[in-house]
Amino acid sequence: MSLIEVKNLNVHYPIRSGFFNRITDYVYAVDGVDFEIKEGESYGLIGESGSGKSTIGKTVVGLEKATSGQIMYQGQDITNAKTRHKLNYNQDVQMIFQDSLSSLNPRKKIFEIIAEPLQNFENLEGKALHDRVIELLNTVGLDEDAAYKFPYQFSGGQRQRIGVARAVATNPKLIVADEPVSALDLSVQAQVLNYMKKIQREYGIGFLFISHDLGVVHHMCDHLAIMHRGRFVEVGTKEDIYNNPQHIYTKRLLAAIPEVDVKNRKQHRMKRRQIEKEFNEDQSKYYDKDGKVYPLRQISETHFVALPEEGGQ
Ligand SMILES: Nc1ncnc2c1ncn2[C@@H]1O[C@H](COP(=O)(O)OP(=O)(O)OP(=O)(O)O)[C@@H](O)[C@H]1O
Repeated sequence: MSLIEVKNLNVHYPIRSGFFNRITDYVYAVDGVDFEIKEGESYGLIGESGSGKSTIGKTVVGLEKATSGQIMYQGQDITNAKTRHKLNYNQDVQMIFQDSLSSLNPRKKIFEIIAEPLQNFENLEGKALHDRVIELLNTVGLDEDAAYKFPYQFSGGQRQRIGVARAVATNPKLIVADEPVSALDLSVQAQVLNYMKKIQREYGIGFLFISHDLGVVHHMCDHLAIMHRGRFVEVGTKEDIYNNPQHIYTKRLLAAIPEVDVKNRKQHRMKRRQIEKEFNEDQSKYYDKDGKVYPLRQISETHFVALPEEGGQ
């Protein structure tokens, strides 16, 4: 059974203007999106800034309201806040944010920060509480000393690992990780990602992993959706997206991954230029007359692309 199923999700923000502050238009932040995450699966949502990724993440955890559409959790409709509450959804679904410093309470020591969900959701206290906090810190490579420090006493990467430990404390079924490593430098990114992967394997937690960088999610996600202008332009398995990209926007994101091998840099630059040329030549291949991304069309059992029939490449 699927853990999360999102059906035709729309999140439209009103734009107000004028003396009476009337609604004059809408931002179509999420414009008819469908996807499914299975238990223990890691699903990647990739796109440039403003494409609507965070809005999807926030709507899934209940921080933003859907304009229309449905979110199903283990087969039950949780679009409505009351049902979320009844189903313990707020315990089962946790979020990790990009800004690790502001997402951890600066006045509390790490012990308190991690103990709070354990007290609220698991009713742990005394030695059991203490042991579980330390166990969670150990899981993300931190020792007991860390429990008695404040968030500002850690590096960004360590704080993000603490964020992971706190998210895991409620025994969640799904973690929504919104750009969890973009604020970190490359070597630390890999370390935090490895801890997330370890946790996913050990606890069988599903991930909705949000990033603007296809390079970052490569080792993390089994399935990916490439998002642009509020819609999905390409959906598929890791192999579909990295080895057989079809939409020009996916190709542009792949070309944006820096080439580490000096020998291949020139070829990489040329390929990038070629993709840009292809994109600028005829944009009607990718957008309809209203500038919207075309609906997705299935091209293999697992692979979907938003291209009109005759535009398939
Ligand atoms: N509360 C809000 N009110 C109005 N517009 C909003 C609101 N939140 C987001 N938007 C708009 O919705 C669109 C999608 O924003 P969103 O944050 O989901 O994109 P994103 O892909 O996550 O970008 P980023 O990676 O920069 O966070 C943007 O045009 C943004 O300006």
